[in-house]
Amino acid sequence: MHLLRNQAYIDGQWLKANSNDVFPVTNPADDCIIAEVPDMDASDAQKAIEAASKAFKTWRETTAKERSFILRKWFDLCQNNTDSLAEIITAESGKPLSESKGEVAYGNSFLEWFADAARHVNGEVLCSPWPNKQVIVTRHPIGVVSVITPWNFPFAMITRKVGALMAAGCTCVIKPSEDTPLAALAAVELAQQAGVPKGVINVITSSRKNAPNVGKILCEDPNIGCISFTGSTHVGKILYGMAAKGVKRVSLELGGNAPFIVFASADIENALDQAMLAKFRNNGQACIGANRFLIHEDVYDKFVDGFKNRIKQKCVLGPGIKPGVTCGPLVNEMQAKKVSSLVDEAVQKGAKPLVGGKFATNLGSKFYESTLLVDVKPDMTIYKEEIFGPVAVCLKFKTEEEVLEVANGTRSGLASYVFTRDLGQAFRMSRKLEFGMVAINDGILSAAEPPFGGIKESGIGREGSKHGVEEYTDIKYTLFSGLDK
Ligand SMILES: NC(=O)c1ccc[n+]([C@@H]2O[C@H](COP(=O)([O-])OP(=O)(O)OC[C@H]3O[C@@H](n4cnc5c(N)ncnc54)[C@H](O)[C@@H]3O)[C@@H](O)[C@H]2O)c1
Ligand SMILES: O=CCCC(=O)O
Repeated sequence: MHLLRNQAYIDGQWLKANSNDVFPVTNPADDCIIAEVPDMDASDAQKAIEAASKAFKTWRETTAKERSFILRKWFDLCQNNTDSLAEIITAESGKPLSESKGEVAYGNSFLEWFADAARHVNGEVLCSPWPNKQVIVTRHPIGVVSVITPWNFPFAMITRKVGALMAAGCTCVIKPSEDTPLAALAAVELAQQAGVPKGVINVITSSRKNAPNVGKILCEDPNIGCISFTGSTHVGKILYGMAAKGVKRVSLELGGNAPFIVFASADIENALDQAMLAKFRNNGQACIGANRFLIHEDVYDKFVDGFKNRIKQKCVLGPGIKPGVTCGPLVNEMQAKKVSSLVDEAVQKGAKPLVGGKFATNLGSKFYESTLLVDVKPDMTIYKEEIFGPVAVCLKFKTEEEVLEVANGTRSGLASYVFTRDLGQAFRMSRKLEFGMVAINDGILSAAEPPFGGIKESGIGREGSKHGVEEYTDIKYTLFSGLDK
């Protein structure tokens, strides 16, 4: 793991914490310590914000072509170091190596996309309502961005934000998850090699204990222009509250509760293949992961039977580094407890596990069996909450109206999936599902080109696409008057 770094990165320097404190980063598969990194506090965060503010003064003046060139070089270096980045991701997050390589490719696609998008952040010349006056609209970088990211996609969640904000001409302070800071540090090592000027990207590492103090500075410091957060809805609301004090821009990518709807006309074999992807990608630890399988009564038995067989045949639980493994451990004790208690409560209230339903204790404390639960009822917590683990919950419906009510009956609104061969029904579902993203006859919808994001309590703003850069710009209207001679 030649990209393993155990110091934080501020103003182009690899540094310890002011306090000299460190915290361990462990491998969830075997609990071994991979590295100890600085446990930074508010004073370190302050220093990083100052470096980013200073760098903003010059970075904002670079041409779009210069920014594009540097992003492209960063992309090339990440491509060439895919294996090393993937090894780090697997070591600290637990995901299978093949999925980590997939995450590097996915994360890189944002650097490539934003290297191009940097050159298309254009303004407008409007029809003037007045004779002899000209109206122009220009876009300007919003300033220093606080980037706070989760553990489930520790590389891609950073490139999706940092690629966009750098393209817009902003600088940043990144606070990666305490579970997975090493992928962020490795990415930044490559950014340094790519020639990203000092201060443009800063990374501060801190334990969960220090996260609230660091988060407060990252939201409230007057030099911060925007808080870009991906993580739970609970923490997102705390940060949104703090950002409001300074009327800061926010980009919030929060939790989901995705319905996966299968109508009677659907191609069931395709629906089953896609269900495996939508549920078991990253062992169920994905914000867009299918959370509720809503199956029409006419095809319910066929779907459930096929799902059970596929899970038995295709899910191979084990350490992510072992060839052939498709599902790794859950990331930490808290996640493991959450998933098992959701299943235990449901089973106590009458749900039935057709596969799994318990820990694979022979492998370690965080390996939870890939699980299929039926007979789930609305009074069970698992019916309502984001599971964020390898547990598929199947429910039966009769009508389109009924399934829409169930699917939309949540405060989350990130991703949704629909399987049907009825074209009219596909369009109706696209219109009526209250989610930021709707996939018709597909279980994977993430890419750099489309806008990724949610509505309701799943977030504010979009990442990827042309909208991803615009999040980090302010619009300015200038009126040129007195044009007559
Ligand atoms: N919508 C999306 O694009 C998306 C993507 C990935 C994950 N998620 C969501 O993230 C959640 C899982 O990730 P997680 O457990 O890392 O989320 P989390 O909210 O617990 O933590 C996310 C980040 O916030 C930091 N944090 C925690 N408390 C903080 C505070 N008071 N101030 C500042 N920072 C603080 C953490 O240290 C971490 O870096 C799930 O709900 C998932 O749906 C959403
Ligand atoms: O966990 C949520 C992000 C995953 C994705 O971008 O597809």
